[in-house]
Amino acid sequence: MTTKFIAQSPNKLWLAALKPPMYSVAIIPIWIGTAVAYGETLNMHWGIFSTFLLSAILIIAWLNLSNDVFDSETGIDHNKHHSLVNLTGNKSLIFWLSNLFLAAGILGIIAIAWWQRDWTVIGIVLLCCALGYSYQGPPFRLGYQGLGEVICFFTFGPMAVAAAYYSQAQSFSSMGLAASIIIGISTSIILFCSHFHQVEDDIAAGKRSPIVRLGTQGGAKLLHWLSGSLFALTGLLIALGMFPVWTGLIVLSLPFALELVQHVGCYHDQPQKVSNCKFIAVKLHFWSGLFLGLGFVVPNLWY
Ligand SMILES: C/C(=C\COP(=O)(O)OP(=O)(O)O)CCC[C@H](C)CCC[C@H](C)CCCC(C)C
Ligand SMILES: O=C(O)C1=CC(=O)c2ccccc2C1=O
Repeated sequence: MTTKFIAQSPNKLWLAALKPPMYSVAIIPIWIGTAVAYGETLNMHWGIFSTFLLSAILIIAWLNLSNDVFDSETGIDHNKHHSLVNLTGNKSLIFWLSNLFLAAGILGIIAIAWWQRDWTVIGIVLLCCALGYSYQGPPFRLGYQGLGEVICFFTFGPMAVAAAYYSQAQSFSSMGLAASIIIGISTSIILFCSHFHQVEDDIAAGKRSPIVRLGTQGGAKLLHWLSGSLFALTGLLIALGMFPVWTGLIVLSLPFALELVQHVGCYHDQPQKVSNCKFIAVKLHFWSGLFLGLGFVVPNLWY
């Protein structure tokens, strides 16, 4: 079960509800798209970068607030004390606050489109938001079919990175696409890990998450391959000459990958102990993304 076995202080519940570390999923794809664009063009538009970052953070705030709203309607969050709807007891406040964040985020992206006189970036971001809605909102609720990780891969990987790259360079790039595959996988790992401790609640609510489908043991095995693929793919792309050698810096995030697979390997069937694995996955995503991006920037710093 989600948290019903843990008595937590109100401050801790609010922190768990707001999930500050999760906002790195907004930062990393924008950082990677911008870093690859800088590596290829040696140009950097700081105004566009910071506007995109802020907008992405606002969009993730919408995603998380509206997730609590929609989950309150299916009963899946009944035991989740750190749901913002359960904490405030005011679903419509959270719903309208989430819409406000979405509108502000979209406004920032419209500003980028306006500066560029080009609507490509807003088109991609709107499609990401529509897919994000389809994960959790009625009548789709595709997350209940176990499709969340696939949606997560495409939206936070190829789509978000391409939008960030395009916002800087007004073109697309095969190196950006290759990097976005790594970011898509590392972001999907976070969502995948968020399901280990929720099997009982998910089954009760009819949610066929990947962990419900594979079992916790099967999920722990797949996690080895997914985590390993971040390093194997980067190594392969360096060997093929598609990535600068400096992207090998990603290896510095290997300790987080080891911590994650060992932790989940030991505790995959103990909800209380495995529940924090999502945040180990966030550390892996953040540091692997940061180091990968540095690999595109560092070789060009002296020009
Ligand atoms: C809200 C998400 C997961 C929470 O899932 P769950 O309900 O199982 O968790 P709780 O137990 O905490 O209730 C994330 C879902 C992600 C979704 C599949 C894709 C979203 C796409 C974004 C809108 C893309 C944003 C791109 C931006 C960086 C430009
Ligand atoms: O609350 C969560 O579990 C998640 C929130 C979130 O915004 C996100 C974004 C991308 C991948 C995974 C997740 C979550 O797991």
